[in-house]
Amino acid sequence: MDAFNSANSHNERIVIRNGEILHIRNFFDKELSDHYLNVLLESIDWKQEKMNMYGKELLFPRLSAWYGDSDKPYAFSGITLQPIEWSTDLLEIKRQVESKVNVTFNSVLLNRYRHGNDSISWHSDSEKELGKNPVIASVNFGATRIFQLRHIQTKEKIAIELSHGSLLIMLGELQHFWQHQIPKTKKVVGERINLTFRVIK
Ligand SMILES: O=C(O)CCC(=O)C(=O)O
Ligand SMILES: [Fe+2]
Repeated sequence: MDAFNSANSHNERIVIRNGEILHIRNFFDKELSDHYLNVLLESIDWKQEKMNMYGKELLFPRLSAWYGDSDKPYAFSGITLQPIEWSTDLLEIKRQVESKVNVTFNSVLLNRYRHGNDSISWHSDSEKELGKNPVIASVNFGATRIFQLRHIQTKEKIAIELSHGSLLIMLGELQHFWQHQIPKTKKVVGERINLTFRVIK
C-alpha cells in the first residue's frame, strides 16, 4: 500500500533499514508558516511538564501541550496528559497534513523549544496506545533544529535538518528499531514549535 497520496519533486522519500521517512521541506510556504508560528506561540496552552525520577522532580527541557478529539489520557515519559479540544488553526494544519497521508489523526502533541538549551532526548514513539506501526506526522515552525535518528541495534545514525514549514512523516516499523531526538545546541537559535500528529487507539 502506498501511504502517500502523491509524490512531487519537493518530496524526499528516505528508505532506511527497518522503516521509512517522508520529508517535505516547504510543505507550508513562508507566509503561512510565519502565520502559524505566531498563532501557536500566542494561543497554545503551553506548560512545562514535570517528571518524577527516583523521587526527584525533573522539569522537561521544553514546553508542551496535548490537543485532540479523544478524551483518553495519553501517557508518555512517566506523565499523563489530558487532551484539550482542537482549535481552528490546529484543525486547519491537521487537514493539510492529512491531504498528504492517508491517515485521520485524532491527537497532536506540541513541543516548544524556546532556545538551544531546550531538547528532547532519545526515545521512540512506541507507546501502546499508538498501535503497532504508527504513522506519525511531524510539522515544524520556527528555528531549524537537527532531528537525529539512531538504530537501536546497529547504532547507525541519520540526521535531518527540520526547517520552518517542513513536514516529516515516520512510518512502517521505524518506531520498533529507531530512536530519535532533538539535541541541545550551543548555537544561538530562536523558538521552534513542533507538532506531532498521532492516532490514539
Ligand atoms: O521536536 C521534534 O521534532 C520531535 C518531537 C518528538 O519526538 C516527540 O514529540 O515525540
Ligand atoms: Fe518522538
